[in-house]
Amino acid sequence: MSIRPIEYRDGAIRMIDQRLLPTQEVWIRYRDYQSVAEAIRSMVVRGAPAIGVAAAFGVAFGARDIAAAGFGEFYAELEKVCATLAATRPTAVNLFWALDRMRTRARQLAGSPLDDIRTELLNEALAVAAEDEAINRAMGRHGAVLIPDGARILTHCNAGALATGGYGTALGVIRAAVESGKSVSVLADETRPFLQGARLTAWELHKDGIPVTLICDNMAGALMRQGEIDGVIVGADRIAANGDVANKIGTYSVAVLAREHGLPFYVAAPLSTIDRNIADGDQIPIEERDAIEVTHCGATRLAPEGIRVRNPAFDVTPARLVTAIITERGVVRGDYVAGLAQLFREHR
Ligand SMILES: CSC[C@H]1O[C@H](OP(=O)(O)O)[C@H](O)[C@@H]1O
Repeated sequence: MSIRPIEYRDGAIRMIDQRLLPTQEVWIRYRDYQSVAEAIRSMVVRGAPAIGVAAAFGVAFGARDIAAAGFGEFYAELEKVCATLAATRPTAVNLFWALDRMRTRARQLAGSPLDDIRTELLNEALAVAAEDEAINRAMGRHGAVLIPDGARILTHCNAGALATGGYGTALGVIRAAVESGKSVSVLADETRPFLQGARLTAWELHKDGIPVTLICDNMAGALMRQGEIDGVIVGADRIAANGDVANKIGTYSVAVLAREHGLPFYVAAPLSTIDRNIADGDQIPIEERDAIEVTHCGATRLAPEGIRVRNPAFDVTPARLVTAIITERGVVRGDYVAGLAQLFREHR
């Protein structure tokens, strides 16, 4: 059973502190929306679907603590809770998808006793978490057929169980392929500067007994050229209506290299990561994180003081470089505008 990074119990969630992996497995309890927001911003919890799950519980905890006379006052305060959570990180659309889902649930219950609304919002957060793992398993089944027996698959960052409510998106496809009896090995880009590949993907795959080889980000091209990689699979933080994909910084470079070497480049993501409100990837906000993530590795300084630093946490891969988008509703290829729209029509 792969790890679930967020677990609800007795009115609180506990989340594994992903900043401390792989050397320490520390779980932290959260009972209020302010601390959940800080956990998202500081990347205790990270990964688009996992951020959505955490935010849903944040709204439920915020609702629990609102003292209001009527629904109007209650909902106005709930909007402030959502605004605090929305301000944590800008790129992963699952955050905003989850907040919208919780707001919608609250509006549907307008007129009900406030305690009933508070209970239903907690139930909605629990549903978001449970559904996410089921979605990932369905995505895995659709994607597993694309992974040949014996394949050596490169992945970038961590789109595994740690990035979701459980099982993973890109790594969920790997898990499903292995569970179907195929022999699959993974090459994990370390993924500078936050090192999600080295610290998280390598940890969770090794823990699950799936063969994983850690490489530096700058090795992918040479290993492709040497014929040591058969394909690429990554997650996503936001997919535009035309199939452009925002994902961890470095994903675009991997996609260009895969195209150069004639390798398939797959993106695994749930429908909650597809943002139909934006036409293309140029409209996706790209988070710029603190320079210290680049200049330091823990307490060790890697670069001179006072130099200029860029630290965009994501980049955008044009749809033309994407071989297929794997979702819980099936695999989309080619005409992503039509294909993604069809998924939503089917998924009413
Ligand atoms: C399954 S979504 C995982 C996605 O999220 C990661 O970003 P971060 O670790 O900064 O939250 C990365 O882009 C992964 O592909």
